[in-house]
Amino acid sequence: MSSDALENANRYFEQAAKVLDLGRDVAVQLRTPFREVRVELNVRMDDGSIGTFVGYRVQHDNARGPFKGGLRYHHEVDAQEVTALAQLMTWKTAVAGVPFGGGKGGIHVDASKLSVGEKERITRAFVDKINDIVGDHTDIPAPDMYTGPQEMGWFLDQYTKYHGYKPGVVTGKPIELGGSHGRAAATGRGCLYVTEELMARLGEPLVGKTVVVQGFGNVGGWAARLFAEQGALVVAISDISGGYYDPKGIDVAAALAWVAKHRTLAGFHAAKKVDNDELLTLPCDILVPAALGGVITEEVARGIRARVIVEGANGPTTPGADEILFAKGVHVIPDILANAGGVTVSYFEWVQNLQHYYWDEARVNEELRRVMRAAFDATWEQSRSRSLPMRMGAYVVGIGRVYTATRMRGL
Ligand SMILES: NC(=O)C1=CN([C@@H]2O[C@H](COP(=O)(O)OP(=O)(O)OC[C@H]3O[C@@H](n4cnc5c(N)ncnc54)[C@H](OP(=O)(O)O)[C@@H]3O)[C@@H](O)[C@H]2O)C=CC1
Ligand SMILES: O=C(O)CCC(=O)C(=O)O
Repeated sequence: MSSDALENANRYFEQAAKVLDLGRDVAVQLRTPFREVRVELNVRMDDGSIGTFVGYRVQHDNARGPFKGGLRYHHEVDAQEVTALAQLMTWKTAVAGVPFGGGKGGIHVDASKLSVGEKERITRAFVDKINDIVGDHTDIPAPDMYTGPQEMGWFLDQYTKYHGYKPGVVTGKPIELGGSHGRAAATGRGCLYVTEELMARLGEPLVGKTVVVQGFGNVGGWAARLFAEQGALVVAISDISGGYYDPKGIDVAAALAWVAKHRTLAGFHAAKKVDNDELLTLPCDILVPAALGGVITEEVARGIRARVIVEGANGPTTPGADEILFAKGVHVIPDILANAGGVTVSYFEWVQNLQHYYWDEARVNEELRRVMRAAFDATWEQSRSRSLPMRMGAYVVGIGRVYTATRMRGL
């Protein structure tokens, strides 16, 4: 995603601003981030040297509630990427109808090269630098690529040293520290729920549909598992080590067990090994990109054979590719709708933290389905009534809600 991420996000925004007939001044106001923070992190590495890293937190918009969005540890993280991802969060929380704005953070680092201790020290150093601008009613981080419950646990612990115990300052925590049941699966589960909604509109069953998933981490791993549990046939999966393809179906449970033991899919047996670009153009009914942004380029889009794309990742499709896919009749469930299950259950976690009253997983999943269905309905209705791709339908819903909140606040 990195270099073109902001350009792509702004292009989608401008397209939607035109549909909504927003004035230039309003469009600039809505698009401009509230605050962009860049911090230097100096950390003692295991070999005794000093590691210097750069961290970012961009707070895009808070008209509808506190800034909300994940933290990514990746070597492509830069100011533009984090700003683009923060903007996507603003529209996403609005499409989901959860009372948050949008923000995102990240650290420019290759997480695969860090020991657990180094990761912990980097996380704590980051909290040292940004604790004054986050808080349970101001800005609430969460996991994104290469962060998870453990990083959120360290984040909470370090934050507590400055501001006392406020578990709602961060979501995606371990259950033992006030995390929510169902948060780990939530983004993948949300992908499943919106796909079920689309299939119902198309009058087709999900059972027996072939599915290709790119990325086998939190989102991709759970998506593959949940689609398989519903009777779809997962024919290919992938991670940084490449793609694993079997037209007769991948044993997803075995793949998850493999990754739990070996960390990546490298060495996992499948009928055919493909690379991550080939994977995207494999014959299938449903493609779920669930890794990095910018992977579906115009060239890839021309070769795509899936009929449905469910954007588990943020920003996987470039605007040029999006046009090609629309012209080909591919149904793209856009990121700000498809992967909104994560922030939705983060909202449930925050509510539980503020109330000190905890829900069971059945309640979480039931409420998640309700939110995803409503978000899908609103998107579908906009896209049908205005003859727009679903992405623009979702943008119209999200930006429209943020615009209304902004106006009602009085400027
Ligand atoms: N976590 C969440 O709740 C949410 C995440 N998202 C988005 O979903 C996407 C994935 O996030 P998440 O699952 O949390 O991240 P994880 O870190 O849990 O997993 C990332 C996965 O992507 C793989 N990957 C990394 N680079 C590549 C590549 N170049 N080609 C193929 N696979 C690759 C990783 O492989 P390996 O492990 O081998 O390095 C890993 O399997 C991101 O775009 C994120 O922004 C969106 C909404 C919520
Ligand atoms: O759970 C959250 O608050 C945000 C997750 C996230 O970063 C995302 O939806 O992209």
